[in-house]
Amino acid sequence: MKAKVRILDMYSGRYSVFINEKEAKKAKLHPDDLVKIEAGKKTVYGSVVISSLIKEGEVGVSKDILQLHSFSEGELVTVLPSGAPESVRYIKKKMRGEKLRKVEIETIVKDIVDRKLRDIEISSFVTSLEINGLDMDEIAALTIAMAETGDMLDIDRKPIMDVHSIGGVPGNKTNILVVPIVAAAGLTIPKTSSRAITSAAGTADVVEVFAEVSFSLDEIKRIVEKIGACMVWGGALNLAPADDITIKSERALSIDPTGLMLASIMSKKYAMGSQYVLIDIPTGKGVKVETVDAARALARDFIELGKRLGQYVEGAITYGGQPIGHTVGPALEAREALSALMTGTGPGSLIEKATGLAGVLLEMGGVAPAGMGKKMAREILESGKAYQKMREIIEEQGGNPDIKPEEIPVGDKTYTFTAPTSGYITGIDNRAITGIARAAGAPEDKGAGLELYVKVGEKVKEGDPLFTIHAESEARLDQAIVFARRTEPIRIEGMVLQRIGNI
Ligand SMILES: O=P(O)(O)OC[C@H]1O[C@H](OP(=O)(O)O)[C@H](O)[C@@H]1O
Ligand SMILES: Nc1ncnc2[nH]cnc12
Repeated sequence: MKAKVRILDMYSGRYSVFINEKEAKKAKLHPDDLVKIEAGKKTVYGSVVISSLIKEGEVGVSKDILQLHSFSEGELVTVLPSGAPESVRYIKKKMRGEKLRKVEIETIVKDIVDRKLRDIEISSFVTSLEINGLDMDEIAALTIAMAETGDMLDIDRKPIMDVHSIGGVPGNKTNILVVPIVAAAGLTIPKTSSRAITSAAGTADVVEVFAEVSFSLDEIKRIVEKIGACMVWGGALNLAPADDITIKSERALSIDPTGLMLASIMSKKYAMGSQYVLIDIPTGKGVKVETVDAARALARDFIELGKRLGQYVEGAITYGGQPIGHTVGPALEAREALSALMTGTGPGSLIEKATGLAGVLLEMGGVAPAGMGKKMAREILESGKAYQKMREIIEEQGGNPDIKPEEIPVGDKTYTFTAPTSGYITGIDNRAITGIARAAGAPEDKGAGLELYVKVGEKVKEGDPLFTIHAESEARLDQAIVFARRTEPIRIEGMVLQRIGNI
C-alpha cells in the first residue's frame, strides 16, 4: 500500500509502524507483523501497530524509526508485508546446538542492524548463545560482522591503547581512574563503555553523571586527538551497531553469554582502531567468571580473538569476590571515583585495581619499564596528573571540570541496615548487592544505589551500620529494603565457623 508518513510525537522503544484499522484489514496486516517501508532507495523495517488514530492513506511512525531514516512529514512511501527473515532459521539452528557458518552469522548480524529481526527474535538468539555457546571460528565471524556493519574510527595518534572490563562485579568504577592515568602518561586511550548489562552501573552510566557520553565519531576523533582520551558510551556511535541492540536483550535477561561478550567487546575495540587491549576479568563468587581456571581460559580466548583481528591483547584476572570500593550505583560511584582522582587515595580495592591495570597498560604501551608500571601509575595518580587529565576529559565532554564529589546529588531516600550480631564479615554476596541497587532504581535513577561500610574480613559489633540504600523515591526504597531482607547480602560469623562433634 502507498501512504503518506505521519510522524508521531512518541518513543515506543521499538520500531513501530502505525496503520489504520480498515487499511490493515484490507492489506491483511496484523498487530506485530513485520513490514517494510520503502522510501526511495531506503528500506526500513518495523512492527505493525493497528490504530484508528491513523487516517486512511497515512502511515504513522514513532520517533524511534527516525533514527533509521529521516522521514519527512507527508513523504510518500510504500508499506509492504515482510516475511520472516532468513536469519530466523539460523537462530533456530543455534538453538539446536549446531555450529553456524560465517555467512549465517553475517546474515543474523545484518538482519539485527537492519531491524529485520525484532526484540523477541534477538532475545532468542541471545538465549541460544547463553545455552549453546559459540566456538572461536563463530566468535571471530561474529566480531568481524559486528564491526563491519558499522563505522570505523581512524585516530591520527599511535599507539592506541584500550582497556575493558567484562564487568559483573558491583562498584566497578575502576576504568574511570585507569583511563586518565594512562592518558596522563602520554598514551592515547579512546575508551568506549557500555551501560550496565548485569550490574547496577556500567562505566558509561557513571561517567554520564558528570559529563556527556553520547558523541559522534567526528567529535570523538577531535577530543581524542586533542587530549589523548575520552570516556564515551559505545552505543551512541554507529560502531558495531548490532552490539547495543543485543545488549538490550542481555540487560533485560541479566545475562552476558561468553561468545557474544567476546564479540561485543572486541568488535568495538576493532572499530575504534585499538591496537593494545587489556581485558579485566573480575573473578570470584557471584560474578561472570567464578574460578581462576575459567578466567585463564577466557583470557586465552580474548588473546586468540585479538590475534585474528591483528590486535595485541592481554588479560588481567582481578579479584571480584566482593564489590570494588564502597559504593554501588551511578552517582555514588561517580563520587567515589572523582574523590580518588582528586586525592590520589581511596578504598584499597579501587586504588590497587586501578593502578594495577593502568600499570599493565603503561608497560604494554612502552612508557614504563617491565615491572615498573604499577609504581608509575600510582605516582601519576598521587601527583594529581590523572585528576588534571580527568578535568580535561570532563571539560571536552561538556561537563563541569570543577565539580566536587559532594556536589553530585545522590538519592535522598535512605535506609541503613545494621549488624544483627557481632562477628566477622565472612562474605558479601555480589548478586544480592547488585539486586538491591537495581531494586532501588539503578542505573536508570542515577542517585540510586548503596554505600557499603564493611568489607570481607572486617570485625563488626552488633548494631554497627553495614550499608545504606539510597533511592530517589520511597516506593523504590521500599522495594530495595524488601529485596535486601529476602537475601543475605552480608554474612557475619564468629571466627569459629563450625563445630564438628567427635562421634
Ligand atoms: O558489569 P556489567 O553491567 O555486567 O558489564 C558492563 C560493564 O562492563 C564494562 O566495563 P568498562 O567499560 O570496561 O569499565 C562495560 O563497558 C560496562 O561498563
Ligand atoms: N560491551 C560489552 N558487551 C557485552 N558484554 C560486556 N561485558 C562488558 N562489556 C560488555
